Amino acid sequence: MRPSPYSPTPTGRAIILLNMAKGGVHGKKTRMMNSTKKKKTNNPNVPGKHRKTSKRDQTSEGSRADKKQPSTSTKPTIVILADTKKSSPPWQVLGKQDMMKNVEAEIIRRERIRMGIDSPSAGNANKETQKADVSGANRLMTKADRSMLSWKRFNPLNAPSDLTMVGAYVENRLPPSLGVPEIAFLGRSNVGKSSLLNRLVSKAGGDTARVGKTPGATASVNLYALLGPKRKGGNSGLGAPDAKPILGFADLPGFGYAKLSKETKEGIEETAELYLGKRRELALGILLVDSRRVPNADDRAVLAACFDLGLPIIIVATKSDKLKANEVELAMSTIRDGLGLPDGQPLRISAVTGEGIRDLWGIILDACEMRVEELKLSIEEGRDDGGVMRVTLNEESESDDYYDDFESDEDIDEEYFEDGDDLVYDQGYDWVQSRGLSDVEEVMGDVLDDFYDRDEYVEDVAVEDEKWGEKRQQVDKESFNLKNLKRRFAEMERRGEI
Ligand SMILES: Nc1nc2c(ncn2[C@@H]2O[C@H](COP(=O)(O)OP(=O)(O)OP(=O)(O)O)[C@@H](O)[C@H]2O)c(=O)[nH]1
Ligand SMILES: [Mg+2]
Repeated sequence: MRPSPYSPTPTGRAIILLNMAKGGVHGKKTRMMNSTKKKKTNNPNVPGKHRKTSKRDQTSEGSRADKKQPSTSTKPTIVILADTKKSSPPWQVLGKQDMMKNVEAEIIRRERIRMGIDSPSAGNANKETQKADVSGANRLMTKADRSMLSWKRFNPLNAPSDLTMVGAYVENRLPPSLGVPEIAFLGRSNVGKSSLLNRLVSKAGGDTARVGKTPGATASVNLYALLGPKRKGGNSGLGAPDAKPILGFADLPGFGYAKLSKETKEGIEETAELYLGKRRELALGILLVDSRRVPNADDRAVLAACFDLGLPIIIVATKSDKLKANEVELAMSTIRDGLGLPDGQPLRISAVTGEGIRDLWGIILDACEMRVEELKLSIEEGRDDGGVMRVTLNEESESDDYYDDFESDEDIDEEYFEDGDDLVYDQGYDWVQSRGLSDVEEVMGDVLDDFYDRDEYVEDVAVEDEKWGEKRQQVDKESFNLKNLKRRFAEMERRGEI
């Protein structure tokens, strides 16, 4: 049975890595940010941990080397440096292997000089004394990557000074790079994307994202730069003359809103797809769902698309202030069941009361650190993918790597999504596709279709509130039936009957 993006994942870790090698459309690795507390770990490869050798390690390494090899004219002292010298520019990163190779080459070179084989000016002509070639890795680094590598976690309460809009994009082109990690807001129209962005940066001055009473307020990919502390003499080139960007926010247009013209929608979709699939700086997608509504096929399709793109994602339930205390548990379990989320999710937030904002900031900053760490690793390993395992959905691959895990060509045809296939949506991004239902859900497709179809769009808030009570009762009953069916299915599977 193939794993699904919707299968429950273990909880208790800050970041869950789901290997989608067999489950995703392209068989790429995907990951999911969990809203539960982070476990402390000493593993330096874990996101958030810097791989730099600590100061203590550096001095003990150094002094050990000194003791072993006292400085005499014949025995050179070679002090093993840390992975990255503190004073060196951030782009001069040297992987451990390369570093060891350089140390060995230097030992051999000095030995050859001592024995009179080479002269000190001979350089590294001899194969044995050739140092690791890291020029390729350095050459590949763009200015934006170099800037990303020096990104530092900040305190969202006092570090940001201003929010400034960089631009609005609809023409199938990427916004200019800010050289800092970026966060994208995704979700249906009117779910509260722009409001959440404004709340997250409410302490900063400057621009605000446009909040609409009617859906469709945001119709372009709007990139905002959060600027750091103002400093004399600095120049970000982004309006505020004395502050540098510390984070980027992309407010994406809401999906599920049909009243835009076909051309506008197509333009938006193209830009959104390009942004999510290709943006090197993108660290995290925040998928917003309304606390009071049952997730629908569009929500699931966007979630599946993010999984397939390999984008780390956190799901937040918005407008939690509109829930009565006794409605909270049911509302959260409805979203959890509707999207197949693990326990502890979604994260409840409110742009009005500020609930969940602090937790969300923690998750955002963790994701940014992870992104920077991935980039650093990819450069150290000489890869030019920037650590992004991301693909655009309509991009054909030259190699067959994606399909290694599929058994036959038939399977490939079935799994591979072609743009313009029958999975085109009238509403929402047409590049998303609703594959990825778990096996349980596939078997019970009819039941679920019926279950989710009741989620009609309610524009009038008063009517919405009135219907809320009724809908809760209905959902309650149906999710009970659904759980029973799921249990029965699991039992049948255990007994080997299916
Ligand atoms: N009570 C309450 N209302 C909210 C909250 N967040 C957003 N709203 C309201 O929901 C409506 C839509 O908010 P927006 O932030 O414009 O939603 P959006 O997702 O950006 O919408 P599009 O740009 O159309 O995709 C506005 O009337 C907001 O005032 C919240 O946390 N609580
Ligand atoms: Mg908006």
